[in-house]
Amino acid sequence: MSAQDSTEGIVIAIDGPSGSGKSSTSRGVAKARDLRYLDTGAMYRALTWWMLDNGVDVEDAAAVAAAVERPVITMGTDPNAPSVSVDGRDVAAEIRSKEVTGSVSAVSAVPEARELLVRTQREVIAAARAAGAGIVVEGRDITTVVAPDAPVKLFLTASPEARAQRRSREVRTSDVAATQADLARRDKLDSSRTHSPLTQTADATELDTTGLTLDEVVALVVKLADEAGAR
Ligand SMILES: Nc1ncnc2c1ncn2[C@@H]1O[C@H](COP(=O)(O)OP(=O)(O)O)[C@@H](O)[C@H]1O
Ligand SMILES: Nc1ccn([C@H]2C[C@H](O)[C@@H](COP(=O)(O)OP(=O)(O)O)O2)c(=O)n1
Repeated sequence: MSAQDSTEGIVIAIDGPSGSGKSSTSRGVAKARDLRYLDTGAMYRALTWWMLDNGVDVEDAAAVAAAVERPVITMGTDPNAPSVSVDGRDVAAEIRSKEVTGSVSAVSAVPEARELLVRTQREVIAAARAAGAGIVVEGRDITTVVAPDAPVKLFLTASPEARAQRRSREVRTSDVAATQADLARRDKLDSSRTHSPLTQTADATELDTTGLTLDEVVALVVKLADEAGAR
């Protein structure tokens, strides 16, 4: 049996704070082992984009809850070309705006929003498995709520400084201090909300990526996936 065969149908669950490397690591692992890839943060961002675009007050939890069923969010799970659309419109660029980043923690704290998106995420995982494909799923509550029985569960971390450096490079800003403050603000909101906060559990393997290159992190996760697949 090849390594590729052993990861067939596998679910790899990855959580961690902003900038710890979840998206890039997940895509790298999915490409290396021909798995699907689901960016659940993009789903919360897409829902937030729709709320803002439709004039819903995102600080009003009842208003958000009343509207969650209205947009149709569709995710493409090819790690070579992941996509996200709302009501058929490609919103990949729009969901990375400052406005969406500033409002996404408020929307993702609303229980009705989480219930709806978790249901969709589980459907995407089930569809992958039904097709005999494995999938890497990343976010804040994948190891704890969405796929707690996944055979590979990881919690990625990196120092606040490293995370801010990475994110600043990505969005091409020289104001690393402001980026670090924004990450800290979001970490706090995402870890302190009542419904499914970002939490590190003992059964998820912690991987501190601070001193590691992306290729090194991907290789480590691929190794864990191959080991789990061989069991
Ligand atoms: N191990 C690493 N070393 C250096 N840069 C990294 C590493 N992992 C990710 N990055 C870079 O850091 C930025 C944030 O990574 P990303 O995967 O989007 O994190 P997250 O999904 O956890 O927010 C990206 O520009 C990515 O290329
Ligand atoms: N499973 C998830 C994924 C993301 N979220 C929320 C919390 C995050 O601040 C936002 C955006 O997630 P995303 O992964 O795009 O965030 P990054 O900017 O990449 O760190 O969504 C969540 O509550 N649960």
